[in-house]
Amino acid sequence: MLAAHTVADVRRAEQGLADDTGWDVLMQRAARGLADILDDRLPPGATPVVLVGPGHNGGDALFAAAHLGERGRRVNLCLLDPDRVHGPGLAAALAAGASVVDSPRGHTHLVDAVFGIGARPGLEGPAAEWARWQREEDPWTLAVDVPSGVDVDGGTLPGEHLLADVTVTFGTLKPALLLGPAADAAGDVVLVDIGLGPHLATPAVETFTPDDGPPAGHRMTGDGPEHKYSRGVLGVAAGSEAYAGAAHLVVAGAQAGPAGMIRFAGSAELGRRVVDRAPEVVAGPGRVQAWVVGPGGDDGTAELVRAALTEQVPVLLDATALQSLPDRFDVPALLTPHAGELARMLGVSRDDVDDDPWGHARAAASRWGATVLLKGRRTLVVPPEGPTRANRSGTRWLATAGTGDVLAGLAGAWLAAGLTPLEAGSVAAHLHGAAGVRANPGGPVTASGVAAAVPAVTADFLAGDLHRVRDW
Ligand SMILES: NC(=O)C1=CN([C@@H]2O[C@H](COP(=O)(O)OP(=O)(O)OC[C@H]3O[C@@H](n4cnc5c(N)ncnc54)[C@H](O)[C@@H]3O)[C@@H](O)[C@H]2O)[C@@H](O)CC1
Repeated sequence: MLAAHTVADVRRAEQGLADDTGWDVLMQRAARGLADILDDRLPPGATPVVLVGPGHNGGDALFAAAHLGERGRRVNLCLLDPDRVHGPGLAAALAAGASVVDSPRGHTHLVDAVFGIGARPGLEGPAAEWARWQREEDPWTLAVDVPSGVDVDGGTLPGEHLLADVTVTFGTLKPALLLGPAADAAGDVVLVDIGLGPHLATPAVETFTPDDGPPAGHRMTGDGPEHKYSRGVLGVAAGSEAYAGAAHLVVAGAQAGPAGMIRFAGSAELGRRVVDRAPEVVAGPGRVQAWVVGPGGDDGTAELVRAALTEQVPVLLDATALQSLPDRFDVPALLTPHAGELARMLGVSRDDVDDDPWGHARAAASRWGATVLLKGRRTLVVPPEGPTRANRSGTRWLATAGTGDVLAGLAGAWLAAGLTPLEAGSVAAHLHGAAGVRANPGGPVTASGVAAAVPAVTADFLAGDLHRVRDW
């Protein structure tokens, strides 16, 4: 897992580390890591311009500029305010041959060290002009710690900000590097270890890496003899006359997961069609360990939600079912809206949700006492308490009809197999994204194709070796 911590937690951890080592050591570790990455990423002979702000973020970059100068590279510096600049850093950079210039214009390589975790979101004055220049001339950009101007803790973009191709961050990730829309401004994220680990508290946000395997607790890792019931039975109440395809796709997603059996609850006619295509499915009532209700549903969905909730097993509610929520959940619940559905649940506009997805998903998680999986380019899985999971796997080609139904089935299967809503939702989102990449690297996919790619991706995940999960 990669973790992201809030500014307050980073400050506390830095203080703890600085108590042991002194502040200078922290900045020198950050600066050396930054210089190594710049050395690696800048083309030979390129002269970067560093936009230097008034705080330690600027200080990091100035010491990095000094390292680059000592290694023979020319570096230009643009100071936001010559009266407020990290003095020892500037002295070191100038001594190593860096030059101060008036404007970044004409540079093809930019280092953004205007603001770090001390930033108020939104740039003004000369910093805002730098952001406009960047949009015009589009230099390759490396951001130091975070792109300047973003809302570091909330991941929103309330005003003018810089964009990065690469962000080099120190000690731990920051929420804005994992949460949309700010994460889209950060480019690739590279973490430099400055020794903060032992001082860090519980993260605010986490994300799977390709080396992460499954969490403990699903029924496939038990020691005892396994049979289909011990692996978990998933009940699926999905599809309708108008949306029969949703029933097939939820079942396809569910069959790609770890559950031992799927029961289909729906009209006799739809049940026959589902079993025709998927003879492993049992149509009709019986005990289940979890329910998926709602994809492709009709007027009857409210009743199906009520019936599922009386069984006192975990539920996943999607699509139409999201319009029939109880006041609070008394069973483990995973709600899987897209931005429009979450907006309707909360009585806000879709733009509101798009501008602040994490804030709205957290509001819903706390309102209903449920885990909210907000689908999108960066799917979030937000429990009522504790760290959020941000998903980074996937491809833009997953934005196609039916992939949400496959995801619902897959997450439901992991719920039935014994995972918590947070684990089930985040594992399913991770595998679903990776399957989208695996189904057709670099090109379009169908929802059925994604479901078909999930089992092999799952085998790699169970082995802790799931590579090639991103393809944007
Ligand atoms: N504390 C430390 O010793 C370490 C800090 N590190 C670096 O230091 C950074 C944090 O340093 P600082 O706390 O100095 O904060 P920043 O470097 O982010 O800058 C804060 C300063 O900028 C001003 N400011 C913030 N937003 C503004 C805005 N929108 N418009 C105008 N002025 C604005 C603030 O008033 C403050 O003076 C980290 O992001 C990281 O890059 C690293 O060197 C690791 C160790």
